[in-house]
Amino acid sequence: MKFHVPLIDIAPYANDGEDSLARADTAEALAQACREVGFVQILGHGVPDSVLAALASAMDGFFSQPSEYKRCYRAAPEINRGYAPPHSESLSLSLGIGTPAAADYFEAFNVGTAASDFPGLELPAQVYAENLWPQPVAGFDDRQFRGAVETYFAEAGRVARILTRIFADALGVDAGVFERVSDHSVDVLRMNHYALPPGTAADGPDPVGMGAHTDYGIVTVLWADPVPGLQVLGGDSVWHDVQPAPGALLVNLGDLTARWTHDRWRSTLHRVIPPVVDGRIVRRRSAAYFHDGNIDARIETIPSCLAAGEAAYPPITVGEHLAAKLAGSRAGQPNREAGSEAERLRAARDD
Ligand SMILES: O=C(O)CCC(=O)C(=O)O
Ligand SMILES: [Fe+2]
Repeated sequence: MKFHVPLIDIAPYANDGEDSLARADTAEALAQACREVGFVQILGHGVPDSVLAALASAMDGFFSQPSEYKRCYRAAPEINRGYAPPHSESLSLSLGIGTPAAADYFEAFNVGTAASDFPGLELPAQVYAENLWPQPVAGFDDRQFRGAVETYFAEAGRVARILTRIFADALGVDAGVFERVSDHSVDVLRMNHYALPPGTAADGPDPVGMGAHTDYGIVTVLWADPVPGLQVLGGDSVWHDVQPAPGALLVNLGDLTARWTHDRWRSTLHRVIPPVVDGRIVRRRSAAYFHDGNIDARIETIPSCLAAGEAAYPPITVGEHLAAKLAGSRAGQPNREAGSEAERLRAARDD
């Protein structure tokens, strides 16, 4: 079965246009992709090329610094901010797969929504942690970095919210269903850099860029370099290469949306393998914006997603759900709740 990542134009929503037929087409296309794949590419998102170029150059500026400098921006493991060196995580542990801890070779820099963004609300400081902005150093423009990252963070957040407006229409529910759970959403941008030591053989042992996982929250907006590396597990249990079309952003559904829709929509397993171009492993960059919802929001199955007599998942808060997932990927403790995804992964073939 050929794997196809649908390419959807979200301009009818992004431009706030009045064309209800065009909107209906967009919502229907997205609904179908969410049911079948849980992974799409979007055009018409309105993020300027210049914003993406500035983000890429900000990432280069930081990741090209010496390791001792980058490690100054490490947070405590339970805080999803700042620098994560290579081999500090093993994403597939979140699915209960027994890979060695710290297998993944990506390095990352994380920024997210902080408690100070929401004055007047009492929010847990660990989840809504302040950002760790890197200080200037020769050859690194800290102001360019912060400006570019903050600008892209706002743009990606805007796109994530447009997507949830389309989700609401696609599911036939009021837009408020999503808005009510995201006015102080836990949103994190993970900027990923995949680089192996120069000269690593493309035909050598198989290092893991980022282990197989599903994303945890509502929806992820993913910018990625147009090179290979990202793979998605299809319904045929085969890993398929995914590369964004020119100008497109990738979008994947998170586990919370799968649960919310009683698995009518899917959160797709994905992973990153070393990207090989012309027989050589190349560097790769990506930036994943996770839109996870308010920590205290209660997620209950959307009634229209249930067949008559079908039992819904018990309600869960975003906080409870994220804690279960994060505990798995960080502490080296397989997450026992993620059984069915782990089974799909075990059945996967590397064709
Ligand atoms: O690098 C990629 O394309 C994927 C990144 C990813 O899946 C993540 O950060 O969760
Ligand atoms: Fe991911």
